[in-house]
Amino acid sequence: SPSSPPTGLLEKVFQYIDLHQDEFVQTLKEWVAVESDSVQPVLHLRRELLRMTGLAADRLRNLGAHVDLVDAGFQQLPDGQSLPIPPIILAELGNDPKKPTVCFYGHLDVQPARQEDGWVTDPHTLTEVDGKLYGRGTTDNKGPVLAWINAVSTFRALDEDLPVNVKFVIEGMEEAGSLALEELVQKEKAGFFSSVDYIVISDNLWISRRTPALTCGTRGNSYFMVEVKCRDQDFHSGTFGGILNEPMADLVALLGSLVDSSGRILIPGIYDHVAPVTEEEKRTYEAIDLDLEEYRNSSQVKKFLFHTKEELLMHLWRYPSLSIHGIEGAFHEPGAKTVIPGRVIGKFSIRLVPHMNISVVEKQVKQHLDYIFSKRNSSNQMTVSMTLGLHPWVANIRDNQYLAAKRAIKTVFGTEPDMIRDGSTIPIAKIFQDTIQKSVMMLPLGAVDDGEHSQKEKINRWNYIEGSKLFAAFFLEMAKLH
Ligand SMILES: NCCCC(=O)N[C@@H](Cc1c[nH]cn1)C(=O)O
Ligand SMILES: [Zn+2]
Ligand SMILES: [Zn+2]
Repeated sequence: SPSSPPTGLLEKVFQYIDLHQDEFVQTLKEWVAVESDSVQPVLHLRRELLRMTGLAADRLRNLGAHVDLVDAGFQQLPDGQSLPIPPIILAELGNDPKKPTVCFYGHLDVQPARQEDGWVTDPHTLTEVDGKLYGRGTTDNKGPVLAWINAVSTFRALDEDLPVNVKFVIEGMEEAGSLALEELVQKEKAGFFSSVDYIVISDNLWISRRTPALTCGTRGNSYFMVEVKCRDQDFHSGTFGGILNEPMADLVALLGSLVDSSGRILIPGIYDHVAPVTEEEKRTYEAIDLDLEEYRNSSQVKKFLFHTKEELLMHLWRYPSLSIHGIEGAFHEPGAKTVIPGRVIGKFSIRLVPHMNISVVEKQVKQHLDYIFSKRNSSNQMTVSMTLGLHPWVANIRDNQYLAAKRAIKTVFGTEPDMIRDGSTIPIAKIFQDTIQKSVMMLPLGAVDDGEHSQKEKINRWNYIEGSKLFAAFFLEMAKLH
């Protein structure tokens, strides 16, 4: 059905956002200029992260928010050193018991970026080309955090009552595993979070360049390390080659036994608990705006494993997948060194989907690797450990906030959203859902080609500005439904 044009307050809000869009872009430019990289553990970058946290806190205070900077302690590094973790921002604006309280989660830290990695522009100087705002953090996640702030500041600037009570949880260590955040959520369950009715996360992307999306689930992940050890020291292959079981040969056989060339995981029992596909679910994939050829071309992949949109999306979102990530201890530099590594660690992970069970998966993986290894009769020692177990997340799309977001999307973009899932994991979504036990929604703003974590990361000016309107419209829809 066609969307009706905004009226009254909403029209005023949209006009204000359009008129002030250059100021909003300027603030994003100031934020992108801060190299708030949490991944590289060095003191000067931690100082940048602290500066970034200060900028965001000041911005929230200027809106009239009550801001708490919660001390998050120190990160212990493997070399014995420690680095400060930036404080986590807990902020709130309004506490009217007649209004719903919506809590926004976002992060201020970014992935590392150096111009020589293949950026055309300086990654820390926001540069606009053809309506694309290039710069590290523009889409992940400074742009979306600011879009939420822009929406709030618009009501403030127009001297209009905020339709909802707003809370913010903004951290600076997401790209490094959200150190200290889960502990804080547990600690504040009965405090800061006790009045929260809804949680919104905008830290993923649409599946399309033009059609907005609402995300209703993500995969989880189980991460494994398989170590094969002969001794702690490397060998010379001229001196030892031919007379011992080489750890790399064992490891390559182990890793080679995990998945076949059609992408099927070869671990016995691994698909046993995967939820069956229903007819209703199948229809949801048909409706999604995805041009397979365009997707394939823009990904620079010659051929995907699946050739229909439905099959491709299902294998990205609702089936498990196994990826091999790397080998620690292997010779990987250029040149031809004749080494036999004495000890190697293979790293792989399995993306988990409903209703897979993390400890069952762990057992199946260990049993399978034990079996493959035992068949080799190797004298080496194999040790398998699961270092990370993250559950998949499924939204309740019948919650009021999903309805409100759908209506707001229709008003701003004139279209129904793609109801998507995400193949990666945003661990905090499940943690919020389990701990706070309130509705969690993922409402992405960025387009599929934004290149998060990659060179030439960008957010389109259109997505950033319409995204700011979307949040404002969402506040009003939430108030109507309450
Ligand atoms: N679009 C958001 C992606 C966020 C992200 O990259 N999350 C990581 C989290 C993770 C999972 N296993 C280890 N870390 C991801 O790889 O999905
Ligand atoms: Zn992110
Ligand atoms: Zn990220």
